[in-house]
Amino acid sequence: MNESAETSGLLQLGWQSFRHLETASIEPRAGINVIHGRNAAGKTSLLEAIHFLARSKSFLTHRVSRVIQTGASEATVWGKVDADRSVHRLGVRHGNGETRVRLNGRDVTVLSEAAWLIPLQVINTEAQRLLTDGPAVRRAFLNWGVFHVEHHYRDDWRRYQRALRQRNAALRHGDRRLAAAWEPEMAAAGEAVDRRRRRFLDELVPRALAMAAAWLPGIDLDWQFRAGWRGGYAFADVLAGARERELAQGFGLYGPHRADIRFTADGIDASGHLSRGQQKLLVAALKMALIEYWGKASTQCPILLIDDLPAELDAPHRQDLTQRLEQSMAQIFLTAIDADQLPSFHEAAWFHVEHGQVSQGPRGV
Ligand SMILES: Nc1ncnc2c1ncn2[C@@H]1O[C@H](COP(=O)(O)OP(=O)(O)OP(=O)(O)O)[C@@H](O)[C@H]1O
Repeated sequence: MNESAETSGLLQLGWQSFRHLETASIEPRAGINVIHGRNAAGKTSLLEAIHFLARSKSFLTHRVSRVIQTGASEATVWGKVDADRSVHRLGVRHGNGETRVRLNGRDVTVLSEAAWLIPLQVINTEAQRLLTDGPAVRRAFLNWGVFHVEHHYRDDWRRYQRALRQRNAALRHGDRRLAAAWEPEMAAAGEAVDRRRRRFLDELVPRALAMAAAWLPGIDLDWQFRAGWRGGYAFADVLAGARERELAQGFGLYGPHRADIRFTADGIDASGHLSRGQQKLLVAALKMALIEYWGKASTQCPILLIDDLPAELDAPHRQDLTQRLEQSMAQIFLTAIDADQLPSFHEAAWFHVEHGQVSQGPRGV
């Protein structure tokens, strides 16, 4: 249980016209919350509602409008969040192609202000895509990871992206003087982003790989970070050196926006070498290590959403993960079709979902 966490995460969660969930609110506990019910009952929708509150997005679809209940014009999720030693009221609404976020009674225009409150990760059937998809997925994981522990990361990243956009526009127009003029800013912000990313990864990845090694015995796991430009060179020199080629291409080829993390198993790319189940375990280890790191390094309570835990792991791995979840400082929401498929938790809140109706009760009810 979550004794060492200073904050307990979501104290209350409510929704209206969200997927096929009936309008209601629940009071989750710190620690473990189990959501169980039959196929299509609404379990994943409830996890999605938490994700929507934290990030104003779905983890299932790019088309946010799909969260709006059929026949309704807008979907709303609201919550009370214990973070930074106080309780915050957060609300997110989507309708008419627009997402509006309110925090403590005022509109929030910079999304990251609200996203800051809830460090959140998801483990679901798509989890292995962190390894098998393109670098953008790993960069997003990296950006969220650093964002919650390095307070100035957001500003460095924004500065970098602005300089990148301006320099790219100059490259597109063939304006070499303007492109060069943006390089000192792009290099300074890019180097700062890179330093913070490396510091974060050096903390996180060894812990994650140690956890994964226990689940994948006999496999030699390793990783490499690719900054987005050639190792051992100052970014400013790389930009200056690449300028003529980039003018011909019409856009920049190097920088933290091209970064990637490569994971290997026995020296081969993990996405090609590990089974799907093994990939999921590696990703689960990365995400578990991340929420544990967040729990120690940030003043917010991390939240972990796990969709259909029994389907994802065999019994010994499930048991082991369960123990880790119980020791974790995070608030955890996990779904299962049958509560009996889950290992016993010492303390957990149980929510039953049936035809979109959510009710709290003892285990298995
Ligand atoms: N926008 C919407 N409006 C109304 N109903 C919806 C909407 N989106 C999805 N649904 C319905 O919600 C149900 C799916 O809910 P959900 O995915 O949360 O179920 P689940 O309990 O996680 O199921 P499973 O265990 O099968 O994964 C489906 O019946 C689907 O038709």
